[in-house]
Amino acid sequence: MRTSIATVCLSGALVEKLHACAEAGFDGVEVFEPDLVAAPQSPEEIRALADRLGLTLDLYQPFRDAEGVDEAAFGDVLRRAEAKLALMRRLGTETMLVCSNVATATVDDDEVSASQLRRLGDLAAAYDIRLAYEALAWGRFVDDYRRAWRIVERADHPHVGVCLDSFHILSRGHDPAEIEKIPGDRIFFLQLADAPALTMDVLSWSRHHRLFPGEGSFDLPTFLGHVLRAGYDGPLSLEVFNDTFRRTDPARTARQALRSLRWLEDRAARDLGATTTATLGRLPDAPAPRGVDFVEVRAEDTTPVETILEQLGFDFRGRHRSKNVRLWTQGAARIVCHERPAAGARPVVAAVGFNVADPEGAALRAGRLMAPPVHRQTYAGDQDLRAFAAPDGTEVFLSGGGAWEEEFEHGVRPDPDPAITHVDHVNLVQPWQFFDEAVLFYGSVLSLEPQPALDVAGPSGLVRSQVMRSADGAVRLPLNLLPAEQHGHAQHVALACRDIVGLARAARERGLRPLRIPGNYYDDLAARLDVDDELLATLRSLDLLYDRDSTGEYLHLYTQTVGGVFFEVVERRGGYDGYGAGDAPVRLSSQAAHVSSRCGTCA
Ligand SMILES: O=C(O)c1ccc(O)c(O)c1
Ligand SMILES: [Mg+2]
Repeated sequence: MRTSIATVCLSGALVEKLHACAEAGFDGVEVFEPDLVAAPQSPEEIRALADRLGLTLDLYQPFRDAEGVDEAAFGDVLRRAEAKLALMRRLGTETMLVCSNVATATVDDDEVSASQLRRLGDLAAAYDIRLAYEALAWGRFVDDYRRAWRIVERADHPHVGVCLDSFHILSRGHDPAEIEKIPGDRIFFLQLADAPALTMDVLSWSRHHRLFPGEGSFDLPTFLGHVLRAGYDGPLSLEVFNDTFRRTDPARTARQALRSLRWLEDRAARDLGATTTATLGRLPDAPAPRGVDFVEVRAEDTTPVETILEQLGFDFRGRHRSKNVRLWTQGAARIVCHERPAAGARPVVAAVGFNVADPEGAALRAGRLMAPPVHRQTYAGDQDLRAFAAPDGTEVFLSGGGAWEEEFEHGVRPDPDPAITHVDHVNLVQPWQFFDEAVLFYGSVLSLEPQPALDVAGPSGLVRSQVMRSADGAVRLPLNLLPAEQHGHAQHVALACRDIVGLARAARERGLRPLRIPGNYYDDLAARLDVDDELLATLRSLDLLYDRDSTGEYLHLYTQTVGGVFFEVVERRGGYDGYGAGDAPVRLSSQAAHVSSRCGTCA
């Protein structure tokens, strides 16, 4: 279907926004009136630029406070409308959004609103323009799309239809299934926005927190399904008011926006099958990865990381035959240590490899979703793994399993009975401006499902955390939002272990110094979870953390941080499926205390 985006979604001046939308590949835009009013170009110049860029100007918006007013006020509405309709002819825009009255409405009567829309329709007809009436969630009298449709039906004018906006409908919990009762040709326009689940007044929620489809918690594939089954065949248009997108690179936001529509069209097409005649764009099929294939740590010198791996019982499996890379494994957990002179002194998680059933198909899908490819130096005979950059620059490799292991030479044989069995999760801290984009990236490119977000209290602010995971839990990526003022954050790799107590003891004997956990934590654990004395003594002596719920138990420990990386070892008992979120504040405080005690000497 045709794709469109409201100029209000992006930062910059109108001309920059148009360039960004065209470069991303949109077919059209909604002109947001304040953007035009503030532009130095004439409407004719904007129209000519859009033409040159191959963009249509699909909608002019918003026309406010138009109906439900008394006759004296309506005279002024007609005067305003006439000026805007004339302006729209200069722009070449054929649909105007009329939103339900929030400020001047005095008459709560469908017949009055319908007759005023009918008179506006007569005026619009003279300019060959259509009016799309939208119920704002905070409209004075009309705040429900079903009522907006009743009024439009009553106005019974060929130039008056409805505009459906997913935010206003889903934020209020209105059932979108009734959209199917509206004839498709009476739906003049469709605006799509996602949003996080928040409990706040709906106007602030709408003006500051909207997200692109796939980034929040609305069920947009189902919503779009209802609109398409109604027979709508106009553009799919994004209207996202968001404080972050208003201040970050518009070209980047526009690409993210189009990615969200490609994902949404594909999801809706899968749900709808043959029940719609709409021509929805499809993506190559790619099921979620079967597991984490490897994690690559990169630095000028990776020795401190390798020391910890050795203490955790990893086996050195050799050097790469042509690159300065060393492989450490334990069970199916593989850590690749890559020394590169330009990589910086601080070790970082530079790449994560995912084990996918069909690497070619997964790479095609990533390409259609405009994931930027990463080109890696390969040598004769090396596996040529496909890789793409995640929003924060982390390289995402798509591999079919560990055949590349054979490129490593002169290492020991793997332990046949390892304590650590695989990578449980990889925690990726996201700079604030890339968090929402990362949710969409991992959700669309890797087909991971976003779990409900939660806030974790750290010593220097709340950390928003959201897990992206595969249905079977084989891949879990907790994403943490890094507050704007913070830097020097670390990513971490959590390793699944069958016997964490045994491993913690053996690792200590090999010299591991885990992250120290304060005594208060264990006192609290005894009170909160009634942990028995013997287990408590063991946890305390080994700096292990502990959580329990109705399904099972979670025991975990953290290594100290080296540069931008640390490791967690986890043992899941029973059906425990979480991450010990209640322990995160203790972990964050212990890490902060550790960093400040070390840096005290360099101050
Ligand atoms: O926030 C608003 O006022 C506003 C304006 C126009 C829209 O289409 C909308 O959904 C919201
Ligand atoms: Mg809207």
